[in-house]
Amino acid sequence: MARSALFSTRWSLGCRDYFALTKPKVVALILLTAVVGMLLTPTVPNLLQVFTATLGIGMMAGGAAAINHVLDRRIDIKMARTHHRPVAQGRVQSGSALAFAFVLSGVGLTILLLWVNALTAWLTLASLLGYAVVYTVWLKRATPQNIVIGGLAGAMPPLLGWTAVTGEFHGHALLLVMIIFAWTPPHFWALAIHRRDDYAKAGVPMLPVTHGIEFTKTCVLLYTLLLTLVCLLPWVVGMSGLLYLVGVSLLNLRFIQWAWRLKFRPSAQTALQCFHFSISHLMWLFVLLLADHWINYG
Ligand code: HEM
Ligand SMILES: CC(C)=CCC/C(C)=C/CC/C(C)=C/COP(=O)(O)OP(=O)(O)O
Repeated sequence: MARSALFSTRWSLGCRDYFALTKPKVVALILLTAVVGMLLTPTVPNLLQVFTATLGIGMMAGGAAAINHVLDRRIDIKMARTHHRPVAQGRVQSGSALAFAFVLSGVGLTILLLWVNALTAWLTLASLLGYAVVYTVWLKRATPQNIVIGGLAGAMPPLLGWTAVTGEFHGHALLLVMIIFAWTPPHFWALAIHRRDDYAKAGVPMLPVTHGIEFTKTCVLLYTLLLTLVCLLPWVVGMSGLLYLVGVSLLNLRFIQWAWRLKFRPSAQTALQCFHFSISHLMWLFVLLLADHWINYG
């Protein structure tokens, strides 16, 4: 009896570690943006289409995150924020994590190829390689612009959602990609300011390490202003209506307020608060896009 209890505790701890490898909260927000991309298309998708596309994209995004855990294990162990991670700690062996990542991504790719369409499958694979290989192996270690360029991989999901339903590119989907692309620098640099010493210790050339905290705060503010302009584009091109315009303007004003406070009136927690707000900003923005679409088009 005691033996089987021990086995089941170990099993559940193991499952928890494998689940953590997929960066579930990040993937959850990625999937929200992908699903909204599916639901904003002129064609109304059926539930099975939405389910298979979400499953395939989610499995590949989770697989990308697991590969990142393996390739970054030596960096992760040096940083307070990440040192507890399963591969960094050796609770999951690199080989096992890689096998898990390949199976997860392989099944995801197969689902997309068989039940969604080839365009979405290959674009999702490109996003996976963009994050797990181009960003993690090269950009992250090479340049403080790492997250600006690498951000493209994380910005792709609304386009993946759109192509999953329509099988083709559309300017409206590219606008959604542009929003996440412009959002990524203030999202990440706010956290990087808070964790500057961690990145310096691990030798990762993030902007606050290479160019200092003040310069990074200026960049956060400028990118937040740029994001504000980009966020208006769906309304400018007639893709979204008044509900979106009013809602996103309020979200943007709040983001600018955080970025302004970070630059000119910071407390010890402002950078972290700005980072947390960035996540709510993107989540509510996509909820608004959907609500506005349903109000206007039913
Ligand atoms: C290259 C682009 C990006 C970089 C460098 C980046 C970086 C980060 C980092 C370092 C964290 C902290 C993770 C942790 O504490 O474990 C984080 C958290 C988060 N990111 Fe990003 N991110 C990027 C893109 C995205 C995208 C595209 C999304 C979703 C659409 C996203 C959503 C989130 C969420 C939801 C969290 C909170 C996770 C949690 O609380 O555990 N990020 N991001
Ligand atoms: C297939 C597909 C849609 C792929 C999506 C790619 C993906 C999971 C993007 C998330 C970006 C992210 C969490 C970056 C974290 O940076 P980091 O790895 O430097 O942060 P860390 O220090 O927390 O590991």
